[in-house]
Amino acid sequence: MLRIAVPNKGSLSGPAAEMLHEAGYQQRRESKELRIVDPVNEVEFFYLRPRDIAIYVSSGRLDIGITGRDLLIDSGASAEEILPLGFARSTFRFAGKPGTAHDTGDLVGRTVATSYEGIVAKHLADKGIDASVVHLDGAVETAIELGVAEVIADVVETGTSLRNAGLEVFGEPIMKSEAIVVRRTGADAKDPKVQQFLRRLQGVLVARTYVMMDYDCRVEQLEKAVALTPGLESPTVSPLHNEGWVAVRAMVPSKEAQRIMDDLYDIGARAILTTAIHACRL
Ligand SMILES: Nc1ncnc2c1ncn2[C@@H]1O[C@H](COP(=O)(O)OP(=O)(O)OP(=O)(O)O)[C@@H](O)[C@H]1O
Ligand SMILES: O=P(O)(O)OC[C@H]1O[C@H](OP(=O)(O)OP(=O)(O)O)[C@H](O)[C@@H]1O
Ligand SMILES: [Mg+2]
Repeated sequence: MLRIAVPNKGSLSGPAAEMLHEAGYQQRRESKELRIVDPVNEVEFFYLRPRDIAIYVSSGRLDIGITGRDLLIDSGASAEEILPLGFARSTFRFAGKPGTAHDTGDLVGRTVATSYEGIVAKHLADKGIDASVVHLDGAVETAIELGVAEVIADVVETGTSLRNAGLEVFGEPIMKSEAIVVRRTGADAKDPKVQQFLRRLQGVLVARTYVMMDYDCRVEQLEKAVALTPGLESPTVSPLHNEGWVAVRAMVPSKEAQRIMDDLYDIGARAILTTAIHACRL
């Protein structure tokens, strides 16, 4: 049975459960449940603090886990990213009161408050900057107002939390993060159960980012049409009863679907339809 760590709280928890549900796995019914077995899919899910997940996985007691890239790096655990999942996207940045600092070099001799001490200490060491780091559990934006630090390093998504605290980012982003699947460094990359799990999640990612497009076009326009909708491998082209016409079917990125439909219409394609993809195996 595959043993998988899933975030039990915070920004990662809801979207992770939703993705697993879309991939056909049973999920817990109550937020207090600590583990569940999905006997049909032969998987056991452990609901753990997102920050602890890389540590459990690196111990080898759990096969894989879903966590944030920033949390993996911060933990220093011996685990590696095997699949990015596209949700809980954020950047990790330094911020302070306007005018406090302009780039990382200005941090020398300063105090930085953060919940991600591992990331910050490593970043400062890599840059050869001597600054102190104060660890706080959360709500670090308030640390400056209350005099605990002059600078913070924190997760930024919309920037609303920083604005509300009257703070501004400075310097280059320290890192970009999103939810990821991790496994123990050096674990068997070919484990068929892990591969099947990853294929299911990839299927969800594709279903979320692609739509199926169908249209009819004249044979003379086929090459132009196919250039607009090359599909993943190559589009399916079938003859129509009306001579001189073909039906084409191809997957297209959802974000580009409307533009592609306009372009197809302009070259004479008709009956252009898009439909959602619910699941797929590439
Ligand atoms: N506002 C946000 N938008 C996107 N991702 C976020 C946001 N806040 C945190 N994250 C991501 O969530 C993960 C942090 O998990 P954590 O459980 O600490 O989430 P949280 O939302 O801060 O929850 P809590 O503060 O309740 O513990 C990190 O990967 C981080 O990049
Ligand atoms: O740029 P924004 O869209 O405002 O999002 C970023 C904020 O979200 C998270 O805080 P959370 O609400 O999890 O509180 P925490 O600081 O206690 O973790 C993070 O720590 C930032 O404070
Ligand atoms: Mg938080």
